[in-house]
Amino acid sequence: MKTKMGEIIKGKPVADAITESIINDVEEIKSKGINPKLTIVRVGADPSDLAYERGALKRMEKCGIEKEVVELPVDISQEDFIRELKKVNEDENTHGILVFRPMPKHLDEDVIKYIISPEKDVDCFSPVNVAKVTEGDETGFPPATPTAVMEILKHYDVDLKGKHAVVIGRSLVVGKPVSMLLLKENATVTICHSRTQDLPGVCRAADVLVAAVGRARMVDDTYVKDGAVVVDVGINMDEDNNLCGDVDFDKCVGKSSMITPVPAGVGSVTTSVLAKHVVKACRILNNI
Ligand SMILES: Nc1nc(=O)c2c([nH]1)NC[C@@H]1CN(c3ccc(C(=O)N[C@@H](CCC(=O)O)C(=O)O)cc3)C=[N+]21
Repeated sequence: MKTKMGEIIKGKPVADAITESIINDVEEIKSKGINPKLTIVRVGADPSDLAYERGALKRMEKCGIEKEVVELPVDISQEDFIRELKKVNEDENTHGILVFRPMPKHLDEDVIKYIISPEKDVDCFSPVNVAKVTEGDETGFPPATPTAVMEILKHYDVDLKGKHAVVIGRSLVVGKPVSMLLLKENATVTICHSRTQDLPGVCRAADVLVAAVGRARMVDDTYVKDGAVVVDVGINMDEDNNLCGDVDFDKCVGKSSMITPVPAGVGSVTTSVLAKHVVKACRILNNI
């Protein structure tokens, strides 16, 4: 029996293309005497924060974007944290701010999210940016990961207009915003979650399936329609401590027309989007 394999659509060419255009942009901005800068605010030293931080710092370096990490003690008080965040808001040399989340439990994100300056909030912490994503207002900053999903689909010429996109997951960092971005591209969007009845059946209706549940290899071939495009947003550790996605790649690759791998898929584009957002923030803040 001959099995047709889906095209494996990797993140690197997408990240490279974005980075290339940012490098030119940054050069142009620097020629005006302005140095785009990202400031990362990290509380404690969570391993997944550190993993993202390493990737983000490397990407900024490649793009010629300045960077700083404000490292705060894990037991910092709410009051002290807010004071530190306000300092970063007011720092004229900082154009983009990334606050790692989730934050330690004793810090109230529902208060803090109103403190970060929306103009510098490059990863959609502020409710102002959450609202702008829903409004389709392009002056805002959708979170980097859902934007990376859209960049991959665009790069590989996946037509979304009128197509059925099914998103598994409804988190504020991926599921909800990616649904809004897909809708903006005129897809017909279904959002699924843990209470969805007949989840595999609903997913089998998808022309484009976006998995953002955070459960290792949950999505198998029973979720995938023949010829569907499968985008895996998951970053999980499996039993053997290997990075793996929400999609069981080996089971799904033969059914899909295109599929993103993990690692080297969506996750590898996220930091490029972050850099793009810093440049965008820098332009808006300086009116250039
Ligand atoms: N406000 C906020 N936004 C985030 O997006 C956010 C956060 N806080 N807190 C921490 C988590 C964790 N996270 C990771 C992203 C990539 C890798 C990762 O391993 N990336 C690989 C690529 C993975 C792949 O290729 O799929 C790399 O950069 O080389 C890990 C962790 C983001 N997070």
